[in-house]
Amino acid sequence: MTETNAIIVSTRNKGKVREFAHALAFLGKPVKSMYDFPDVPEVVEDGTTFAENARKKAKEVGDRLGLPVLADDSGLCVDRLDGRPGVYSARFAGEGASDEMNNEKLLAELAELNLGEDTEQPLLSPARFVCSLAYYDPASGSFVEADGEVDGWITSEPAGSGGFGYDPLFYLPEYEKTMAELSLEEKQAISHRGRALRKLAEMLEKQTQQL
Ligand SMILES: O=P(O)(O)OP(=O)(O)OP(=O)(O)OC[C@H]1O[C@@H](n2cnc3c(O)ncnc32)[C@H](O)[C@@H]1O
Ligand SMILES: [Mg+2]
Repeated sequence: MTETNAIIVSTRNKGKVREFAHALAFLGKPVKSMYDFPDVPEVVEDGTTFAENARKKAKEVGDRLGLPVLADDSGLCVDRLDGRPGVYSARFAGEGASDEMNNEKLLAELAELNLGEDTEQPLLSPARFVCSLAYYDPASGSFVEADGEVDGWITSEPAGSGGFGYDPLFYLPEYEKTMAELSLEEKQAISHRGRALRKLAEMLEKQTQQL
């Protein structure tokens, strides 16, 4: 199978790779990530918005490979932290931080705000996951972009082992579960990434393009 037949995702996040591979399996094309192109340098994510970072991740990799590339920039915006960590979600606890370190930091910051308040309440703040996708074709230099969001609450009681990142702390009242307790299918149906991906596929279809 040639590389041009693959869907190339400009990411080094294995959780994202798993979700894209699952969501795009129906296209019958392999999904490749930056683990398949180890010589491609990491993109510096210095944009101030998710959309800006997604475009940058798609363009730098697309230009380097000379192939169309899909990129995802996403994160968690927490109301009681004025929208933080936002575009800094991956490095909330510092450069190279693990998911566990970021989750710990999130709970620590919210616990600080709650000092003196009713600590029995496990739901600490409304929050949303946001995802910006950018699909870039170096042949035309054009972008197709789509966004998705999902609302929930940060819970002080982590649960579940699915998903990645902040999923164990992201509680969905209508399911009475965290995002990490959902199956891949269930997460895809409601998640920021699933929503953005369905919008992107629709936009590409309208332009008689395909991922
Ligand atoms: O940049 P790439 O290589 O794609 O991988 P990354 O992990 O650095 O990805 P981002 O820069 O987009 O940072 C997004 C962070 O936001 C969090 N995040 C994004 N989507 C999430 C999801 O579906 N569930 C849980 N956490 C998520 C998670 O901590 C990610 O590391
Ligand atoms: Mg990143």
